[in-house]
Amino acid sequence: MTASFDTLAAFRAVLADAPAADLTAREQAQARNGQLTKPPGALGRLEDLAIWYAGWRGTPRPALASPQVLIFAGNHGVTAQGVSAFPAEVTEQMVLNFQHGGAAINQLSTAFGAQMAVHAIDLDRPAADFTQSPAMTEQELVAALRTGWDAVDPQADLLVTGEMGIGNTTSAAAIALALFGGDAEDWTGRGTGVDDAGLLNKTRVVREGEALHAAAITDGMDALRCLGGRELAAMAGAIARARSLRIPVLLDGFICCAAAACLAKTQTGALDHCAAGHVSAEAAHPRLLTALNKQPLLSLGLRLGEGSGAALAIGVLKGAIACHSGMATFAEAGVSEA
Ligand SMILES: O=C(O)c1ccc[n+]([C@@H]2O[C@H](COP(=O)([O-])O)[C@@H](O)[C@H]2O)c1
Ligand SMILES: Cc1cc2nc[nH]c2cc1C
Repeated sequence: MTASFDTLAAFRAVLADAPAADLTAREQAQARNGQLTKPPGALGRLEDLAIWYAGWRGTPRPALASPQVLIFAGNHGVTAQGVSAFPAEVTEQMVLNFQHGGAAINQLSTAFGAQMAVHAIDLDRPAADFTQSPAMTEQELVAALRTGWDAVDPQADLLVTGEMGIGNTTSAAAIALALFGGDAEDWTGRGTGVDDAGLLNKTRVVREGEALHAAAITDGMDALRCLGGRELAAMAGAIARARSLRIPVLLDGFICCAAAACLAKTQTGALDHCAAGHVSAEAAHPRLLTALNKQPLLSLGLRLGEGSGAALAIGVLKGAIACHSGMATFAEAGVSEA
């Protein structure tokens, strides 16, 4: 089931038709887990991770051999409001850095054996300043969703989605406010490092943007169109494609999770094939993970984006699957059970 889409209505239908995990494979993996040479539960969350992965891969003894890291870059008109510590040109400059292998995510992808690609999406056409108008038209949103959808390698057995976009923590905060409520202060953090005055201004921008579009937002796709950006939409499209291919996903930081939340708030269960790779140092990321009912695998104080925290979590998932699929059972090893 990898039917594509050319309208937002068709994308919503793709989400509604998404496949579930293979319950038989998951139950078999659960049974195998109970026979492995360790005290019950001694591998902690690694056990749940391996069983979750087995269910999505449809086999009780899976391998993780071909992870894919996809980085999407987009520009944001809302940077005109002075919401970032860095100038908007950095988005394009960092794309060149990714292409030349000089960014953190290049190193982490190599370290964890992942193929990596960067997709710069219409950097010369920033998403509109959402305090003035919707960030994207429906056509622009669909095009960006498709960029993400088309970027997923059907042969991959794990996906990490990451992003680069100066100003995008402001978008992510506005999306979270629109989808989960509360106050602008609850969702607005320092991003690349704005000072106290910058944080106050950014909070105002988040509040005003959400208020302007609240009446037009009925689901996650509306929030993504009104308050998001092309790289957020592409991450959402890639996560949805992975689901259609039953490829598990590791979510990255605050912006990735805001994009993913747009799927969850459009279709219940849309993130069942996703695990949270890490909790970032962006102030509202713990709250967003709680809203998504996801527990992060790592907590290392990262606030980089680029898929970096999720890429690190590939190592954890590889460890979980190596143990699950490679360990001997009590019977095989002749070890006495409790
Ligand atoms: O992943 C995160 O949680 C995260 C937290 C803070 C900043 N970032 C990165 O920093 C950029 C956005 O920060 P800002 O201040 O320009 O909104 C964007 O390129 C993100 O990849 C990412
Ligand atoms: C240098 C730099 C690198 C980044 N990578 C992801 N977001 C970023 C933001 C900045 C400013």
